[in-house]
Amino acid sequence: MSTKGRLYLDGVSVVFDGFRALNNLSLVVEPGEMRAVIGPNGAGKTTMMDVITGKTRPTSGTVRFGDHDLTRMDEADIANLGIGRKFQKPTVFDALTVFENLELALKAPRGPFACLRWILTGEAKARIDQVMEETGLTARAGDLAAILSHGQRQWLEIGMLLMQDPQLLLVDEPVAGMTDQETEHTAALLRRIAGERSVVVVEHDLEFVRALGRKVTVLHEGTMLSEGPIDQVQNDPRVIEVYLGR
Ligand SMILES: Nc1ncnc2c1ncn2[C@@H]1O[C@H](COP(=O)(O)OP(=O)(O)OP(=O)(O)O)[C@@H](O)[C@H]1O
Repeated sequence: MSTKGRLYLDGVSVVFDGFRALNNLSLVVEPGEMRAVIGPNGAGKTTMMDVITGKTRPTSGTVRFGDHDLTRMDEADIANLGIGRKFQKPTVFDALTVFENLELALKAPRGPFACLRWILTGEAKARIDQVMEETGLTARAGDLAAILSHGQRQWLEIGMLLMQDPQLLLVDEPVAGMTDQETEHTAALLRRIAGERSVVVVEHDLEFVRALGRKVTVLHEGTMLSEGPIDQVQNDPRVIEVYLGR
């Protein structure tokens, strides 16, 4: 089977001053897969994302995306490979409209046709329209980001990442602070955008993870405790002990 677009972590450890934030973590996310990652505070979820994006170097172990060894690349090169990350706090531009935010996020045109602006502008507009449709923001195209709801701001930021057509999208606690309706919209949005690209979602909200309806990885003390469908991991005695047994 081709490794193109496959995220592969093997035996990854991250040690901070003798403390193992990740401890021999192994994980594979197939191209087009959406994976939810859960785990108690301090389990290593953020550190795992940091290792994938090159923000933190593993002390040992392998991190590959397709044929690329991410441990040898810096953050900018990893982003250029098509790995995008959405942090919890949106960083949209309040003084710009939804459309303008997406326009700004569009990859700068490269190559021999870059001067043919009129063609690219048409293409760019079509791409922006498509992303607004995907994120459910079409009706807000001309509104300033400043007046969007909390949920809409998060979707706009996901849209800005989509403008760069990532192969792998890492999403950090997307539904924190959202209403139930916004949470449902976000689950539907992520289900829609996975498939064409892989998506890894770190989240505490188990109802949201259930709504995603995909494989779940449970981290604990920097390593994988359990993996499988949500019902299976929620009934796993090791998971129950970690979440409830203290
Ligand atoms: N730069 C650092 N230096 C020292 N220790 C760190 C550093 N970054 C993280 N840690 C520690 O590593 C452990 C794992 O942290 P991490 O943030 O990855 O967990 P998490 O699962 O994302 O937790 P949360 O759900 O609270 O965000 C924590 O105990 C944290 O204190």
